[in-house]
Amino acid sequence: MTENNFALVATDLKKYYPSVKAVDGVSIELKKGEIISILGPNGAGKTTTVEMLEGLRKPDSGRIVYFEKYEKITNEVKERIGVCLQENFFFEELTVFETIRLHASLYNTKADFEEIIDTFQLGEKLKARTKYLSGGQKQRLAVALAFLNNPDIVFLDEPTVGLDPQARRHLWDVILKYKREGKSIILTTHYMEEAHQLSDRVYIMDHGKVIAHGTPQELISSSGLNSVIEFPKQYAEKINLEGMIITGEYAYVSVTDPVPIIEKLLKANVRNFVLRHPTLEDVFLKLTGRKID
Ligand SMILES: Nc1ncnc2c1ncn2[C@@H]1O[C@H](COP(=O)(O)OP(=O)(O)OP(=O)(O)O)[C@@H](O)[C@H]1O
Repeated sequence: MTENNFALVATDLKKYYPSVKAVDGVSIELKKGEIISILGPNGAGKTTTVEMLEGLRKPDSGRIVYFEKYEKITNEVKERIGVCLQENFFFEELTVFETIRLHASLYNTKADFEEIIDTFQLGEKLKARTKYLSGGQKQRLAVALAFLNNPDIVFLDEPTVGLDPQARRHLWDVILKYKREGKSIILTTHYMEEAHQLSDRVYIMDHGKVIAHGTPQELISSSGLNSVIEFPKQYAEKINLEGMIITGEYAYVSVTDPVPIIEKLLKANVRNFVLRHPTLEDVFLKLTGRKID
């Protein structure tokens, strides 16, 4: 193992509450320059896991090693970590620039402010009080703050929530730019496409455990899913296919040979079906029995 190959290695983390094993033996590795995503349905234990990695919650047991060297969040580690929490908190009366300056003052290392302002397209809003920012502008500011200390590890919890599709894609480019610069990023997201586009590897959690991990392609290939046929759920009862999952408005079935199923659908006069390649969302659905939202 070469020095600094791993930004973070967490082994067998556990956090139990009286009524629930929130995290029950989770191991996660984050390599230098890698983006990983943690996905899971509500209550799976994602936030608890990430908060333990961020040093905000103490594990009951398990081990976290940062930069192959530090076993807890020392001042040196704190300097090298950036965090964007799900809930943003800003001082409403401060301007965007004052907010940036205040956050930067917490760290010895400082990124180039101008570059950050430019990267997150905050230039026009520097003099605006944060209370007057739109939801999307607040979100961009929150993510920008996570990069102010030029961190090596960045935690981004739902970073693109509230952004329109164009702003979301722009933020994806920004995240990928930082990855290319060698930063390691841990992402939690409800958007499967986002996880697929950005992540080198994905960890899927359910009931406090990691139930699958790998590259998006590995997860799709190893899921055994071949083709997916999707159709409105009102036809589900009429057709009754083996292995069918019904969620939201649609029924899904994964098949090796789609022809017999399509024949069945046509015979039942169902014409508005879709045949497609499986996605990370289908893997998630198969593993957890639930859609992520
Ligand atoms: N402080 C706490 N006391 C008791 N139970 C807790 C506490 N924090 C979390 N839990 C429970 O632990 C489980 C995991 O919660 P966690 O917030 O980590 O899940 P999550 O995957 O982040 O969910 P979501 O997607 O809804 O944010 C849940 O059942 C939750 O109710």
